[in-house]
This record gives sequence, C-alpha cells and structure tokens, in this order.
Amino acid sequence: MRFSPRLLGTLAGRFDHLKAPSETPAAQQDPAVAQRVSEMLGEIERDGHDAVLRYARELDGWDAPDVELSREAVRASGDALTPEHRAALELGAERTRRFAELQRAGLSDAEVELAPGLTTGYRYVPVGSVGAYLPAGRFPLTAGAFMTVGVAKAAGVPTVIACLPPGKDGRADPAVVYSAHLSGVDRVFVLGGVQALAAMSFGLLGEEPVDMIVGAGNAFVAEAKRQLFGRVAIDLLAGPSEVAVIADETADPELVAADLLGQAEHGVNSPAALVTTSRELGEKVVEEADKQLASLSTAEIAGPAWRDYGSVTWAQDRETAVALMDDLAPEHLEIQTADDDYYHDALRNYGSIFLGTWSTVAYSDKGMAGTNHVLPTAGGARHSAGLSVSRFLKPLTYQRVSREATPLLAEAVETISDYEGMAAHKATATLRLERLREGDAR
Ligand SMILES: NC(=O)c1ccc[n+]([C@@H]2O[C@H](COP(=O)([O-])OP(=O)(O)OC[C@H]3O[C@@H](n4cnc5c(N)ncnc54)[C@H](O)[C@@H]3O)[C@@H](O)[C@H]2O)c1
Ligand SMILES: N[C@H](CO)Cc1c[nH]c[nH+]1
Ligand SMILES: [Zn+2]
Repeated sequence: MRFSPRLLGTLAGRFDHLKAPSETPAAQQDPAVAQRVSEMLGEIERDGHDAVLRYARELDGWDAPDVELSREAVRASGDALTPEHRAALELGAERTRRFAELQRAGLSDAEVELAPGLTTGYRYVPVGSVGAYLPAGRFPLTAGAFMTVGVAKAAGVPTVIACLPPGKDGRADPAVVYSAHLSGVDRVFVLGGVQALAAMSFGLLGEEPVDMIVGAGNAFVAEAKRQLFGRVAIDLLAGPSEVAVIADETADPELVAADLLGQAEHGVNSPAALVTTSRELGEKVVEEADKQLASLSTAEIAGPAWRDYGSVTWAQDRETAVALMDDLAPEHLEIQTADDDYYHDALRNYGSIFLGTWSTVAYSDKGMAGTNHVLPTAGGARHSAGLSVSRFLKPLTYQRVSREATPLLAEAVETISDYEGMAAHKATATLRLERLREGDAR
C-alpha cells in the first residue's frame, strides 16, 4: 500500500490546499466527547471518590481500592529498568530542569519609581499546587513528567502531584513513574483520563483541589481540561502532535522523510507538512517516506497520517516558504537548508524550532534537548507559546504611595471618577487629600 500524500506544485502565495492543522477535523471539538466528559465530571463532582474508582475500573480495569502509589514504590520504580534506560531518563530530567532554571533566572522581580514617592513593581510567586497528567495510554511517554512536574518544581511550586493511567499490563508504567520521581513529584496516582483530572481538580485525592492542571493527552483529556478551565488554571489545549519541515536542495531526503514520519507516528490524524524550495527534494522525500513506511513497525498509524494529513508544498523562494509556515504555525518546525539563520530570524509562528540537519524533534520529545515538548498545536502557535516555567509563576504587582505623592494620583482619580460617575471611587481619593491638608502624619 502506498501512503504518499499529494505532491503539490504550489505557486507563490497560493496555498489554499495546504492543510492547516486548525482546519483538520482532529482539531475541532467533538460534541460526543464534550457530552461524555460533561456527564463524567458531573457524576464525579456529585459522587466523589466512589465515582473516580468506578470510572477507573470501567475504563482502565483498575480494581484495587487505592489508586495512590506508595512513596517506596515511586522511589523504587527505576529498579525495573535497565541501567542504560535509567541513565537516559536521568539525562532528560536533568537537561529539562537546567533549561527551566535558565528561563526562571530570566524572570526577575522588578521595581520602578514612576513618580516621586510612587513605587510600583512585581514579584514572581509560584502557584501553590499543580496536578500533572502523564499520558500513558497508547505509548508510555516518559518525558511528559520532565516537562510538567519537573518544570513546575523548577518554578518553585510547593506541591506537584501526578496521575497516569495503568498500562496494557494493568500496572503503572515504571519508566513514567521513575521520570516523575526524577522530576521531584510529591505523590503519584494510577488514574487515567477525565477521572484523573477531575479527582485532582475537585480535591478527591486527600489533597486540597490543585490550582492548576497540566499535561497532554487524548481527546477526553483535552476536553476535560477545557471544561475544568476557570475552576482551575490549565497549561494549554494540545491536540494531535504535528511536524513541519522547511527544506531546500541541500537537505538529505532520507532524514527529512524520517522526521516527518517521526511525528506522524503519534496518531492517524497527526499532520506532517514539508515546504520546500526544491521540487526535486520534495519528490525524493515522498519516495523515501514510502520506502521507510514499508519497514516501520508503527506504519499502521504513521501511514494513514502521512497519507491523509501529510502535505508537500513547493515554495518558489524562501520568502514564500516563510509566509506559508507562519500561516501554518506548526507545533514543531525543522529547518534543513543552506541558510537556517535566515529562517530563524524571519519566522514568527511555531511552537519550537529545530535548526539544521542534526537537530530533530525526537530529541526535544524525549527531554534530551532540554526544551519543553508541551507545545501549541492546531495553529495555536500564532498566539501562544508552549509550556514553560513562566506558566507556573504569577507576576504579582504591588504599589506603594507616599504622602508626598498623594496629590499626583488623587487629583487625577477625582477627575476621572467624576466623569465616570463613580462617587465611591472618588471618595477614596478625596478623603486622602483631606487627610493631607489636615496634616495627618502617618
Ligand atoms: N501535544 C503534546 O504535547 C503531547 C505530548 C504527549 C502526548 N500527546 C498526545 O497524548 C495522547 C495520548 O493518548 P492516549 O489515549 O494514548 O493516552 P491518555 O493517557 O491521554 O488517555 C488514556 C485514558 O483515556 C480515557 N478514555 C479512553 N476511552 C475513553 C472513553 N470512551 N470515555 C472516557 N474516557 C476514555 C481512559 O480513562 C484512559 O485512561 C496522544 O494523542 C498523543 O499525541 C500530546
Ligand atoms: N511530540 C510530542 C508532543 O510534543 C511529545 C512526545 C513525547 N514522546 C514522543 N513525543
Ligand atoms: Zn513526538
């Protein structure tokens, strides 16, 4: 079976056929999923922990009365892994933490005297508690813990709990649990999907309700986060993983094809887009992808994704390639050209960019590059960035006004309040001006 996407000869500026992820069915909210999630959340809120256990049993076959892993089990989770695997995970946890610490160091508290006696500023304060969802249904994605638990801890969040669904063998995946342990998690629960997010948000796990829920997952997970938003904060709503590549005639078609299929493996609706200034390269990549799919063990997922959500587009020059990509705003963007810096400078919309032949998305996916892999999908990169340490920090503002500065603020506030008809607001300023005139020494 051939999985080749259409090879598209696009003229400059005409790219209607290029499937923007935001236009794919996968990015749209599914009313059946929304209805199901709303019923589940309602039931869990009403029946509490009993309903959580009921869903854990029904959906994931969990039949033990307790869903928490003991501290000892969390600590010992690495024993089930090979030393090489442990070392690889330790590297990922450490690089992700160091990158998050770099970002934390760039966020410093600041203060300014805006007028004599008027001092204003802000200080970064971490949220009090975070619930991290670690998806582990189809694949046990270990690095999700580094990106959520580890980054929250680097931000200084005091309490971070995590939930993961049981794997195919009915147990919590030891590599995911070990990754959470390396990231500094406080408590781990074997709970999947909606019931996990509801239990953390409603405070059904022997903790107060968390302030924020984070982490990627399937359509039920994304919908539960959408519906719980407001009651708790969320990181972002991530859809199916995407990849896009800009390549020119100097690129290696085998590597480009491998990188496109690398993310197509996430799901049959994962978009993979190549924009190239070389038709020849585009044709070679299509041939290569077919060849590689023939021997890929996950071809049953990557094949349909490449066929149905893959695209190859010719851009007549690099300016056109940039315009196409900024419109697409992909989650991951690789640049494999003779002038990667030009693209880096010119591009504005992407979740994370991978510069040069030697950089590939999987390095970030698995924590080796240190950058966060929880990124906006479905065109969200037009307006948002991915998860980072700043999401867990609140820049709380303050102001201090001296007696001497009082007229500078109060008289203007009186004028504005008069215009707006806000008498009580005006009074707060007027009373202070009176105190000043009376010589109040405070
Ligand atoms: N964008 C990102 O940053 C990123 C990162 C990692 C993973 N992901 C995505 O996360 C997803 C992982 O999905 P997954 O399914 O493998 O694991 P998952 O952990 O997200 O979901 C498994 C849970 O789904 C629930 N569920 C399944 N069927 C249900 C139903 N009919 N009704 C209610 N709940 C149901 C079950 O409770 C189960 O525990 C993939 O789509 C992957 O692409 C995205
Ligand atoms: N590509 C996913 C979202 O960025 C993350 C991931 C982890 N493992 C494999 N992939
Ligand atoms: Zn991936």
